Amino acid sequence: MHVMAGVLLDPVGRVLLAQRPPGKHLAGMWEFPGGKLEPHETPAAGLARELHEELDIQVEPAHAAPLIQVPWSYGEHALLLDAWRVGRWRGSPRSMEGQALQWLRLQDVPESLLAPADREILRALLAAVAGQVS
Ligand SMILES: Nc1nc2c([nH]c(=O)n2[C@@H]2O[C@H](COP(=O)(O)OP(=O)(O)OP(=O)(O)O)[C@@H](O)[C@H]2O)c(=O)[nH]1
Repeated sequence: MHVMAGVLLDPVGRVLLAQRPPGKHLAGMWEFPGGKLEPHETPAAGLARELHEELDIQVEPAHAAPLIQVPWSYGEHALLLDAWRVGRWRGSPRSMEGQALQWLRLQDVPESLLAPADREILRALLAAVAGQVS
């Protein structure tokens, strides 16, 4: 299973997180918005589709870039979590599927809040942002 995850950073360095709904796998944990890639869909197109469905925003493929791929296994269910950084979008993210959303300063995101596979994304992101500043 190939799962796209969008990393949206706002101009003041906050990242957008979505909470997994009750009754689903990893309910209550926070994740990067996204979802499963459909067959024959490119990663950039799947990411844009998921972000439109979940957040009602428009993302042009040129404004998204791969950040890290995390192969992960939750027991029997294995996935490739494909995180892309989204540099620009149209519209204001709002919850379209009932998920709670929050913007948190990147440095303030507790790893324990995140779905386990997402902790590697957070580390990659912190390293990338530190590299840009230095
Ligand atoms: N969207 C998303 N899914 C993630 C992240 N991290 C992570 O482990 N996952 C896992 O990836 C799998 C697919 O997520 P999903 O959002 O498409 O699917 P879902 O469980 O909501 O199911 P459904 O959309 O078929 O109802 C889930 O097992 C989810 O826990 C993440 O940052 N974003």
